[in-house]
Amino acid sequence: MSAALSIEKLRLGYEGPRGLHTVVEDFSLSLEAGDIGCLLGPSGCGKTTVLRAIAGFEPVRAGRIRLGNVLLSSPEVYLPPERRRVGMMFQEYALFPHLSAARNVAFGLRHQPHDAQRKRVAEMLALVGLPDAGERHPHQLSGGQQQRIALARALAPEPALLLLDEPFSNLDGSTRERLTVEVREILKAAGQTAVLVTHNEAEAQVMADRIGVMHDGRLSRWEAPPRN
Ligand SMILES: Nc1ncnc2c1ncn2[C@@H]1O[C@H](COP(=O)(O)OP(=O)(O)OP(=O)(O)O)[C@@H](O)[C@H]1O
Repeated sequence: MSAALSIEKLRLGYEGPRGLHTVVEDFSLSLEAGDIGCLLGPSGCGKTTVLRAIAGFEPVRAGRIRLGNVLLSSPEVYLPPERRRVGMMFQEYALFPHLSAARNVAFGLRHQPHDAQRKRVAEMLALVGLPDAGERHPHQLSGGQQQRIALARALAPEPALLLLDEPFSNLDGSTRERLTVEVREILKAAGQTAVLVTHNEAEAQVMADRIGVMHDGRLSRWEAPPRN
């Protein structure tokens, strides 16, 4: 089940030759369960670092990250990525080329019984509008179809939170626009809490219930886009 996300006064940074280089500072936001939040900002402002910290791949130097009533990260507490119930759809997370679409979607379900896997895969393929694509391999699918299968794979294990890092950046303009609308509809149909990172303002406005603008590691606003 989806959960609410709460980030309080987060500080993140990387160890360098001259000590800690802080890249995110005093960063707070909250997102209700089922809502889509979007971090918008120029290259290098710290968007990906925030997502990596939520997923459990970066230590938290100050502040805390909570998902529902679970404390994921603070300077004292660290829940490993596999126990966070956080799903990811990152630009570089391509599908496994040697596996069919159905096997790709089933990847995160491999500890479940076969019947349950088959049922969930069919549900997910239907949810992303590709009910008959299960036997196809990635190279037999268009770029937009591949991203929809990647979304089905990310949603299949029912993450409490889904992170999307520039998921459309490899697609051409018209596919990208269409998929932005479709992905919002799919996430809403699934009731999925999600955080999207992009530097495309139009994409943020179409997708998000809350948009935050990041500059130099700080969040300057966190509010609903004009259409809401
Ligand atoms: N592994 C690392 N070690 C040291 N510094 C890093 C590391 N990863 C990122 N940084 C630095 O942290 C800052 C924020 O990077 P981050 O990737 O979070 O930005 P971003 O907003 O996601 O950028 P983009 O839109 O280009 O992906 C940058 O100055 C970057 O150089």
